[in-house]
Amino acid sequence: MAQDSGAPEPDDKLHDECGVFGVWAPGRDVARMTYFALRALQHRGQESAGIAVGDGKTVLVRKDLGLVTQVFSDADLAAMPGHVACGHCRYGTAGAKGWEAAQPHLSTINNVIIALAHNGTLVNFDDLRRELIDMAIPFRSNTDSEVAAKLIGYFTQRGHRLRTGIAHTMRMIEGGYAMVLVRENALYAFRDPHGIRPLVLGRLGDGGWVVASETCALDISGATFVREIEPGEIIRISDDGLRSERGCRPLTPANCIFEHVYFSRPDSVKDGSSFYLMRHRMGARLAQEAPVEADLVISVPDSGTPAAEGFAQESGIPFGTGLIKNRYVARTFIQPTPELRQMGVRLKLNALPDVVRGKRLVMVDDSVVRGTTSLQIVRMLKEAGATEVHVRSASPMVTWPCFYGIDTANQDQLIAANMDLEQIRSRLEADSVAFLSTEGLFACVPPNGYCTACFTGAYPVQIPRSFYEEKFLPGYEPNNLAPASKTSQMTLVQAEELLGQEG
Ligand SMILES: O=P(O)(O)OC[C@H]1O[C@H](OP(=O)(O)OP(=O)(O)O)[C@H](O)[C@@H]1O
Ligand SMILES: NC(=O)CC[C@H](N)C(=O)O
Ligand code: SF4
Ligand SMILES: [Mg+2]
Repeated sequence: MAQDSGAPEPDDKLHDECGVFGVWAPGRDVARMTYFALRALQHRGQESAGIAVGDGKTVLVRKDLGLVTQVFSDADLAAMPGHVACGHCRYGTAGAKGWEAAQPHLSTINNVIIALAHNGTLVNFDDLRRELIDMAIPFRSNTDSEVAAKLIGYFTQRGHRLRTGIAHTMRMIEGGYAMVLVRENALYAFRDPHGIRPLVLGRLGDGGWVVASETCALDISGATFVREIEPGEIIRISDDGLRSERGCRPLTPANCIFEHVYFSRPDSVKDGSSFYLMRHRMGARLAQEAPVEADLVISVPDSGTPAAEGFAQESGIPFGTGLIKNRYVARTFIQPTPELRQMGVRLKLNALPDVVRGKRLVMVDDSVVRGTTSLQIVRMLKEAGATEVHVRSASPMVTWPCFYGIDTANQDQLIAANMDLEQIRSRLEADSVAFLSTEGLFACVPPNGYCTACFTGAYPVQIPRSFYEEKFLPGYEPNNLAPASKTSQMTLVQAEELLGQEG
């Protein structure tokens, strides 16, 4: 069993976030259903995977480092009977990377065990963790998610019902969160008041329920989409059916727009549209905003493909396969040196000289973050005989780090925060480069409230200075759109008193 190894290791990729899933289905094999759902959500996190099952008496958790298929054998799943379960696949954003940080996290409340799975990042977890430690509450990891699990335990232990403990916790924690929790006989799901991180509810044909980060996990479970969990809402599913209540006041909606650009699977659906369709539109819009004379449009597979198809369709330039992806290379390949980085991209993608030789290419990707991928691919395409390579990013310039559940790196590593367009073009060794405008991006997604902080620096949830100081370049300050909540500024004892009075 590996131990926590300290701070997150720096690498140079844009990382996914986490996937969460929950199921209430008496009479069904809930562990196996969760396993399949986590496999559908595997693109959201490949560091660790875990499943917690409630069987009416207690909660059993199994988790480990690795992919879902590496963590669970058939025998493991068979040894986890129950009627309620939650699951998690992780890419860590706060705390260490080791086994202890794998989710779901356990917390014991009197004789009740809860297990919590979290997608997102809590920006004020450090202070809360310190306070809980001062109260002799034990921690096994240094992650934000375990702080939420222990906080729920703390409030619930003080005589409240579990759902009141969750509601009080929601009023103390700040940041992005979609959380799924099981106890021995019930499933809970709740979402941050801005709805930054996604969480959907689905219904099984036989009366069961599921919740998931994305609708692709409903599809694999045979569930039909019912609705999203509302920002600030807590749902509880048990023998008494589904109950909804407000955990905290909903605030200005700020759905993460990067889900639309890159994170979510193209076959997942949000606000009535598939992410495939939205990305196709982004590519078409990019062709209008940044046209170029060329012979062939190629994509950086797989995530750049819908936008490349849209670009080709709108521009009338044929779409071709210029790059082949090795399907056995994981998304998050860690590359500690420039040489290995180059090998990493080459291991994952290779050019097809027969297709690109002698051609002027438009190379479309969903995003250019540090520029590592684009630079390697431009070189590869030119070596394979392309005469021109025009780089097109189907999202705006990423100039600000994310603090709400996605690891977009410190600002000094974001190519667009450090260079103007001409410098980027030259660094990428491209013949031209263009990014979709922010207005263009908005025109391609369903009307809703969005977080666009990584493009604009307008942060929907205030970030404490201690949390961001080292992340920004000198002279950059986040534009915090809203102050932190009153209760999150209080000590736990003060908050408990106030929340207790408010009921
Ligand atoms: O500018 P960079 O810092 O290189 O980041 C941008 C790249 O990262 C992502 O791909 P990634 O290779 O992580 O995964 P994918 O195979 O899912 O597209 C994204 O799709 C871009 O291709
Ligand atoms: N990417 C995520 O959503 C990570 C969840 C949580 N912050 C963790 O690091 O475990
Ligand atoms: S900063 Fe960007 S990646 Fe982070 S939640 Fe906002 S839109 Fe999503
Ligand atoms: Mg990519």
